[in-house]
Amino acid sequence: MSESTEAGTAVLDQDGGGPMVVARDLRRSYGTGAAAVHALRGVSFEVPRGELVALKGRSGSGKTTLLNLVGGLDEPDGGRIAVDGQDLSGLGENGLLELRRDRIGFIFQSFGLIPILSAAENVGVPMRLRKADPREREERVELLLALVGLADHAEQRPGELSGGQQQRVAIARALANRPALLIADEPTGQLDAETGLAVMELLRAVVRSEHVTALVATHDATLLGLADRVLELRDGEITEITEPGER
Ligand SMILES: Nc1ncnc2c1ncn2[C@@H]1O[C@H](COP(=O)(O)OP(=O)(O)OP(=O)(O)O)[C@@H](O)[C@H]1O
Repeated sequence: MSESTEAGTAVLDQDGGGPMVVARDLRRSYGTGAAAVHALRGVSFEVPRGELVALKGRSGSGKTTLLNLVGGLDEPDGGRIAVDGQDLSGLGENGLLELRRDRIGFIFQSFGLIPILSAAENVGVPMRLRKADPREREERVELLLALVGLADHAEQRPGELSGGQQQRVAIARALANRPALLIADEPTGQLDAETGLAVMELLRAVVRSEHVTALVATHDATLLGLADRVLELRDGEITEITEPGER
């Protein structure tokens, strides 16, 4: 991958072997005129393959806005972004839908589980959407529930599980379609400190064992130590990139 910073040139090339995420000069504002909020003011960074990268910053610093752009849930006003070698600006609605379904696993603060489905059924939802073979689905769901330590809770519904267990189900679900990239927005925000740390340690472990890359927004300082790299956003700009070994 070239070091060129010219958006749209070699830095966004499609070789598939470069960083998992390449962002160049991303801009996103909400509203117009005097009332405009400039949530991202020209953000550039890379997420290397196989790393757990934490995105820190105060409330309102632009973390969710940035994750939405990386996940293809929203489009930038300016700048370029590539995920897994694909320039998102060229994908169109259907292409973005496929990228989100097949290449990215999302984990939210509020878990986002379907209340009337069991833990196992929740984990299987992304594979149903992909119309995966039912036997393959059942086998993978069983494997994933075991991976997150919930093999004995497969038939319980979210309301019958603790917060930490629900987030473990959500992590298993995010892995269902073997994504290249996990995106997590404050995944421990609703958990007590001890449970939150256990969930982050699980994320740390699955990034290694499942060979995925993860971009995790958090403002919990104690959790940042588990990351390979930390990006800091302040008022819509990246102010710090802490590489491994610098902490
Ligand atoms: N849909 C929207 N319309 C208008 N302004 C918005 C919208 N979404 C976000 N903003 C504004 O953009 C800025 C960045 O918000 P964002 O949610 O990305 O921050 P954040 O770092 O994720 O915050 P938090 O940690 O509280 O979730 C904030 O000033 C916010 O008020």
